[in-house]
Amino acid sequence: MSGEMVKQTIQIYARVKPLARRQQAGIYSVGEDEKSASSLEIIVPRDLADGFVNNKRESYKFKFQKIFDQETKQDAVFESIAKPVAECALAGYNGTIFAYGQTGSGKTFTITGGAERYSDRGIIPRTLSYIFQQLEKDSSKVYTTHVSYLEIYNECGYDLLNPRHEASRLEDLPKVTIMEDPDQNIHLKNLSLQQATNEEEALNLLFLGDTNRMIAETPMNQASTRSHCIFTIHISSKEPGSATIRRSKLHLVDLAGSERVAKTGVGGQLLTEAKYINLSLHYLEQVIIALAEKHRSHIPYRNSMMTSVLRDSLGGNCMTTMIATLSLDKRNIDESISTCRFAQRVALIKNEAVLNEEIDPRLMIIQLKKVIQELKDELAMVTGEQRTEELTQEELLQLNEIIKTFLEDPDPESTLDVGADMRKIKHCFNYIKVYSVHVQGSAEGPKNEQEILEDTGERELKSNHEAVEKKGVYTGPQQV
Ligand SMILES: Nc1ncnc2c1ncn2[C@@H]1O[C@H](COP(=O)(O)OP(=O)(O)OP(=O)(O)O)[C@@H](O)[C@H]1O
Repeated sequence: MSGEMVKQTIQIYARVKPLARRQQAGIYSVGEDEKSASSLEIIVPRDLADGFVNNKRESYKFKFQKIFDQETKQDAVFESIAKPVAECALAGYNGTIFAYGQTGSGKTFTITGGAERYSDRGIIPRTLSYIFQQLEKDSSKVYTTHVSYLEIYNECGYDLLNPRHEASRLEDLPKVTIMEDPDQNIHLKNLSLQQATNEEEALNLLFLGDTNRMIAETPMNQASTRSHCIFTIHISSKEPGSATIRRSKLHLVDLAGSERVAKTGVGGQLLTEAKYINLSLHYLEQVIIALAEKHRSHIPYRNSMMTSVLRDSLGGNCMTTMIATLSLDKRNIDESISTCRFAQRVALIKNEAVLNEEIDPRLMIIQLKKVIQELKDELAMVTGEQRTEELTQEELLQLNEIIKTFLEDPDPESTLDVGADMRKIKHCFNYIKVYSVHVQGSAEGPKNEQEILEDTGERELKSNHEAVEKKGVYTGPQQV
């Protein structure tokens, strides 16, 4: 698998929200072509056609990977869209799923879910649940999972998992800032990574973050999110004994509503928000346009915080999926068309996801030390070269164990093999000499082990006497 790369354009899906009461249905149809891609045809009602569309076309057709109609349930959306991305993240690839659409079109419902019914839970909780299920099944690797939750509000970043969030005013919270290293990797300062060892812990963090999100009331939508939110699952995995670590990030992104300011009829703070939202979505669009153009060398990622954070997801090392959320009632036809147009451009962007593997230097050193020791032993054996440094306590204990087993073995054919290390051979002779003197030559029988050890001159072993005792090294005459 090492060094593998997956080239893929951003996958685009559409989801149509069920009509609310008193909403008048827009006219649209969903079709499927030969290559099993779906197309969405939106018919512009005659009475609206002159209002906002300059040309005379009355029907628009857009291609998507798949279109989820009003009836589609959350589990089906998860299965088609999020599960494949979660699987890639588990394998070590970065993934991003982002929802884009006008206010009230179902972005939050799709990404996070509805609070009323358990079956309404969205992509984030389902993905967490799926990931932890898979981790439990796979005992071949050691996994570590962390989550972070970033909110971008009026171009400033906030850590939604900061425990001070609830009690403080937004202005008093430390801002999350972007830092770029010499390799142009983005690092986020003041954004906490919280370890989550199981689904419950991860869900609690999600819940904490969601309660901290900026909610404001607008005439268009009762509880509209005025910010961009990025929930990220960080996974690292390692095979036991290996120094190679795989790390991946899975971003689940709920963008702020994309509607035009004029229509929402807001002023004051909400207008400021709308300007920022529109501006950052405008910058997102600029990045998308630049990426879709061939031979463009400069991509304006740095213009906004969101595009900086999502740089890897857009034209970089990531497998990315976009969900265009559509509210296809008659009044929102124009917004729906602009969302679909945006999606068509996004579909042109190519990403190159690489398997994120790295070596942990600390583990590498431990491994290399072991190899060096083995090679030294082997070399000493081959060359017969004398080793001069003293045997370590551990080596002596091991050696005594071997000698003891040898002495106690009633089989006359048994041999004592300690390798070609003269120090060890000398120690063996010493041990056996003292042992035999005490066992056979002494009238009062063998001495206890401590005395033998003292006589063999291994005084440093005295301190280890207890450990030796536990291990059962030479315990008395009855065994001879
Ligand atoms: N597919 C759906 N099925 C049932 N209800 C839905 C669906 N999509 C959205 N809704 C409901 O519609 C309302 C608005 O949806 P939601 O808050 O997800 O929109 P949004 O795009 O996130 O809006 P904003 O940009 O203002 O945050 C919510 O009450 C939500 O529960």
